Amino acid sequence: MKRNQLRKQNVLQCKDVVVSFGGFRAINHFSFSIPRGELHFLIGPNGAGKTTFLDVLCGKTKASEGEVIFQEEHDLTTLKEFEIVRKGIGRKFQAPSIFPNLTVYENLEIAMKQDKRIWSILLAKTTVEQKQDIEAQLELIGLSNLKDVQARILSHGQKQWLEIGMVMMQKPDLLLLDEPIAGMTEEEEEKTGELLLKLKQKCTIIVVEHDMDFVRKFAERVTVMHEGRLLCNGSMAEVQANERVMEVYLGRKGGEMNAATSTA
Ligand SMILES: Nc1ncnc2c1ncn2[C@@H]1O[C@H](COP(=O)(O)OP(=O)(O)OP(=O)(O)O)[C@@H](O)[C@H]1O
Repeated sequence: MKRNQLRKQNVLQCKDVVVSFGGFRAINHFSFSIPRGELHFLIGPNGAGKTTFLDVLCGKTKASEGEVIFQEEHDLTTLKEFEIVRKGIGRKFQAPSIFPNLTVYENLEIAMKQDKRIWSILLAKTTVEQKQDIEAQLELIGLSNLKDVQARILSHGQKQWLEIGMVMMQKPDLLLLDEPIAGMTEEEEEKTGELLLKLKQKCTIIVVEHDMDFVRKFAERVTVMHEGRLLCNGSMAEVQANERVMEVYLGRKGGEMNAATSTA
């Protein structure tokens, strides 16, 4: 194993991160770290600061205080969005960004060629090795048999998997997903969970998610945010047993965490 692979056990380390919008602190001295290869879920009530935190990680929003260190060496607060992508952070947003008139295969091909680290120095023609990469990605996201159809005819779930595949073509070390199962059927949710388990063999993953059944089923570790702060983190069982977490969720109409606990 290379020396730099050995020392980079913590993919991300954030300390005392603050994000202010005017006088309002959306993130308030939030600290967070994640070891390599973990499938980590970030949960919390509406407005807790989850999406804002992902925005900080990908450079869309700047922290006014605190440290955000990637791979134990890159200070993300000093980098622009495209520089962060090149360092190895990929994000799939909720809004679709596939090219509907291109085939599934072509969407992956385009996503691969956007990676300027490698491909800008190569000819535009897709090499045999690149084709194999695309075929492997198709297999992973379960769309091999649909590779020649236009992306527009895919189901909602299939479009989401294609988008995840497109982000993965850039071979990120850290993948950020914002509510990946929103709008999916139960079967699609299940397949998405299985896909995440496969993807974590390739990269570290942070998922923002509201669906507690899904979190309970697939989370390795969970961080709970509330009002911009860290409420607690641990396994799903630990988080569910935490009284402060219960108060926060039970204080809300619906009490999603309670529902998840009752079926645990
Ligand atoms: N650009 C902005 N300007 C002002 N306030 C903002 C901005 N973006 C987010 N906020 C506020 O910051 C707080 C955190 O928002 P954020 O979207 O990060 O929460 P969240 O945990 O992702 O919520 P949800 O689960 O509802 O998506 C909210 O009160 C939100 O209104």
